[in-house]
Amino acid sequence: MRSTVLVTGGAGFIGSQACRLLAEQGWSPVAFDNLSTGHRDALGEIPLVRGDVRDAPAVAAALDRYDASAIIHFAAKAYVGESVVQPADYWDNNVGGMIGLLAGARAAGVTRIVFSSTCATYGVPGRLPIRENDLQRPINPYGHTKLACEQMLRDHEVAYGTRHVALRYFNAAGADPWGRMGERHEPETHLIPLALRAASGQSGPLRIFGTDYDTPDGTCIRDYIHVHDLARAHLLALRHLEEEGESLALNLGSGRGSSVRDIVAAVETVTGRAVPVIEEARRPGDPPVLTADPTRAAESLGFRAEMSDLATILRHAAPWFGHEGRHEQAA
Ligand SMILES: NC(=O)c1ccc[n+]([C@@H]2O[C@H](COP(=O)([O-])OP(=O)(O)OC[C@H]3O[C@@H](n4cnc5c(N)ncnc54)[C@H](O)[C@@H]3O)[C@@H](O)[C@H]2O)c1
Ligand SMILES: O=c1ccn([C@@H]2O[C@H](COP(=O)(O)OP(=O)(O)O[C@H]3O[C@H](CO)[C@@H](O)[C@H](O)[C@H]3O)[C@@H](O)[C@H]2O)c(=O)[nH]1
Repeated sequence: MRSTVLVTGGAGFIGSQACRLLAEQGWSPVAFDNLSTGHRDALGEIPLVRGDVRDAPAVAAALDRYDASAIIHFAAKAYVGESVVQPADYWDNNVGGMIGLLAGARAAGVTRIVFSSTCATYGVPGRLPIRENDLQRPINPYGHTKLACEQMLRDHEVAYGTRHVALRYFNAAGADPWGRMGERHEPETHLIPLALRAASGQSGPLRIFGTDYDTPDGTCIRDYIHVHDLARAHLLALRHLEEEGESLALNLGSGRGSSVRDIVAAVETVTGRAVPVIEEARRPGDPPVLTADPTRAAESLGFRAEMSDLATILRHAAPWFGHEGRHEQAA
């Protein structure tokens, strides 16, 4: 029988990619989403329960109704910059959301949870690339809320036996390799979509936030990972929990760093168009460099990023922002 998985935030950028892959690989995904930033049409035929994860009885009712055996918890507010100016919303939605989710899961007797954590929990890393045991000391409210959620999961394991995999993604990017869905955040604040929009003339110049970081070209460095690679990792994490594997915290990254200027150059190469830029002050809450050591995810889940080179990420994302692109043939 196909196992049913409740996917909170399933209508979002990463969640919808995971839902499609789950369905293709023999699971029965059910999205649970309040559509605050997600899109119903990103899910195709996959069922959606419209609800809020802060509402524990609604979570429990959805788990019971669909007889779900596990949860993937994507639902959250996820903008680093916004979290600095609206921290109350982040604590309410992300930590309040985890409280509601865990209470709903307990009521329904579901003890397997895959959680979207983030490299933002590490703050300014003491060494690079970042390993999972390195100190987690966030420098923005978004990172604080995600770290609190990780701790809640650990406490629930001790008391209630809730097993979990906390996946600390680095920067999600790209689009569905077969052209079925792309990144549609509104407002869009992420670097790659904004660089692609600037290149197509859909928006003004790209603003580069900070050119005086202690990095080779003065701009921030991030580790970009393709959304389809992320989706694959979730399926491996689910299988690990279904096979009674122990709770884990894992980095999900490519292991390679790209600066803001590297992204600009790569967008120009892939699209054949110039990216107009303006240099601005640093954005509060941004660490200078975040790159993953992906070894533990490889060892414990057999996960390796396969589509996370910049050329593939940009080739898949470009058509969603007014460029010609090239999708993979037939899913
Ligand atoms: N995008 C990245 O680079 C990145 C990196 C690390 C971690 N993450 C995490 O991955 C997850 C998904 O990110 P994304 O980029 O797909 O974001 P997204 O905004 O596209 O998706 C989030 C989804 O959650 C839903 N949602 C939000 N609050 C909700 C609530 N209270 N109840 C029910 N649904 C709710 C939204 O409607 C949306 O569909 C988030 O938890 C985010 O923190 C993202
Ligand atoms: O117009 C822009 C937008 C971004 N940046 C820079 O580009 C880098 C990447 O920024 P962005 O694409 O906004 O991603 P992050 O702020 O790194 O946050 C993403 O990646 C985090 C992990 O690093 C996740 O936890 C978050 O949810 C996700 O939004 C940062 O140095 C930004 O300062 C610019 O210079 N100009």
